[in-house]
Amino acid sequence: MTTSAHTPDFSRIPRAALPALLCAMPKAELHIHIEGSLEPELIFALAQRNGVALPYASVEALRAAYAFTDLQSFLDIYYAGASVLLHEQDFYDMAWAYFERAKADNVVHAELFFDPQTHTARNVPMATVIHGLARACADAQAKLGVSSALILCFLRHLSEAEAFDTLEAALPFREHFIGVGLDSSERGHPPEKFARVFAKCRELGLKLVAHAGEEGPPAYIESALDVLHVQRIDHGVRSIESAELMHRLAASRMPLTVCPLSNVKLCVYGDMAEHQLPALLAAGLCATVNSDDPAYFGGYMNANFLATFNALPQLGAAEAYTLAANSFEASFVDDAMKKAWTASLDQAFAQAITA
Ligand SMILES: Nc1ncnc2[nH]cnc12
Ligand SMILES: [Zn+2]
Repeated sequence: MTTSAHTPDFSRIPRAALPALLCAMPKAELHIHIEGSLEPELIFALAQRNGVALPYASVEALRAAYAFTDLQSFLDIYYAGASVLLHEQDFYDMAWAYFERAKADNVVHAELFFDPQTHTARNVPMATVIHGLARACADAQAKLGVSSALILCFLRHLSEAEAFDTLEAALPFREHFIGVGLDSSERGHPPEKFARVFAKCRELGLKLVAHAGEEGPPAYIESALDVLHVQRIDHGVRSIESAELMHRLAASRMPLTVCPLSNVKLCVYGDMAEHQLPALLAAGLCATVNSDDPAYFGGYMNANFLATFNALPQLGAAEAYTLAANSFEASFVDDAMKKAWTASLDQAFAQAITA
């Protein structure tokens, strides 16, 4: 946790005050697929604007299809939803809608994943994708005071050669993204498959993250660390199955970007009450809370915090503070920024105590 000069007296915050504090506290979001923020209403509006036919008759029919049994059953619908994105303004509108919701949830900083291969496969130019997203990021800072950064994700169900092609196509826009990630179907696509492209990205000075241990085994988390040399693990909840790995993650303060509502929607856990977030925190891991694909999984940042704390009585004010502080610690911003946000977190907790 980022250390603060004045750690609040958590015992003075009653449980009844927790929901308001969870919503009001400043926080960073580090695991959001921007294509996963496309609400059904915007999917239909963009489909109409762009003359794209959808295999669903209405917003309600589309939403009714959001009954997932695992990651793949979600990804099939997620890629279909992204098919309405054609023009720079579409990418802008999608990201701007996310930033407005992030602002409402007191997200002060967001690191956004995007999946360029989902778009370049439909002949949408890389420039269209990145310019639309980057313009929304600039406006989020200027108009909402929300800072952000972009992380380009390689789709792991595709080949490493295709990841290399994607990197090459993106490098002319290098100033617009800070790092690379690895997402899509995890099982059967271990981190080793992308060892060389991640090594190249490391040489280029890009930040490195990867989804690991969402559905895949703890060994995938170890490979993400040892083979890809990632600086954060996305999800990582299956680390709980290996005491040795838990020790390693805690000792190194390797961040995990945990996504509680996603885990329940994709049946990683049968119920939120079974979520292992309290155990991860109790073991000293740098766990954070994130929304993953909020339009598909039932909510944005504050919905994730509220659902998690509501279902898990082990989580109280101290854990709320730790999760927000962890989100700043785990972000790819400079130490001065982390310090400023942690000070504003202290202030939110001090207000909760005097209220
Ligand atoms: N939860 C998730 N896991 C892997 N790839 C994804 N792409 C979008 N959401 C994802
Ligand atoms: Zn994800």
